[in-house]
Amino acid sequence: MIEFRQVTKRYDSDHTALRQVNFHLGRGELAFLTGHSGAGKSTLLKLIMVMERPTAGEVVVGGQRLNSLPKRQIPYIRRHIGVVFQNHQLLFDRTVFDNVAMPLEVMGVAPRDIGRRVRAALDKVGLLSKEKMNPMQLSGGEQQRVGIARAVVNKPPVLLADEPTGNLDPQLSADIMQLFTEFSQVGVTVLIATHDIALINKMGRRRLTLDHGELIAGGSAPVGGGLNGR
Ligand SMILES: Nc1ncnc2c1ncn2[C@@H]1O[C@H](COP(=O)(O)OP(=O)(O)OP(=O)(O)O)[C@@H](O)[C@H]1O
Repeated sequence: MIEFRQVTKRYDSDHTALRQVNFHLGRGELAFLTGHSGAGKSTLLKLIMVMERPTAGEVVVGGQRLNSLPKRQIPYIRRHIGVVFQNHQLLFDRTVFDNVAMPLEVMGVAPRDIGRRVRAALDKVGLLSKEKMNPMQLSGGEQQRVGIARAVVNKPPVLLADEPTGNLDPQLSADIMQLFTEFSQVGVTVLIATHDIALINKMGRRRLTLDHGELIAGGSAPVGGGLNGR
């Protein structure tokens, strides 16, 4: 579902953010992306979202080679990728319902379908009763769940999360991880960037480790199809 083939990203001539990164995440796989600050985690996620383009190598998402993707196709690819951020980026001048509905409105989904799908997503994250509230009235953990509902409301096959449990206590983090696990069980490919080693160890899932832009664990061999760290 997500494949990196010898991917290198250079922001400028003397700084390489990612160096010859190779990995493949299958349908329904849940993996963590970890590494020190500046190791290249956000850069890797941005390449999947086509917010950045590789300097060399190839990124393939859902069988689509992103390198050759024309600019006008980028919004269509993004619809297949749900994104959860640490600060959840909710709009505080809109209700919970309206925040979750946003991706569907952008896609031009019919209003009666929007209601059904938003409520299904809110039900999934346990917030159906709070649809009319303003996100400001919710706890941090609840706000994060609204962000997750918004990320999955259009049922994307890929879910990316950047430090999704950064501000949450261990119990709330475990609840969020449970949600991600459930999404992966229904076939969503989930990649979670985090510094939270305790959480990663507890989950016992595949772990992609970046070190100064190199994938030092959890990736695939560059040639011949051999695998390590899986
Ligand atoms: N737009 C940019 N222009 C120039 N350099 C950049 C840009 N974005 C990232 N970098 C550099 O690329 C390297 C990797 O950054 P990246 O943000 O991917 O790391 P990260 O692992 O996500 O770090 P953190 O955990 O602190 O968020 C860093 O040295 C960073 O300074």
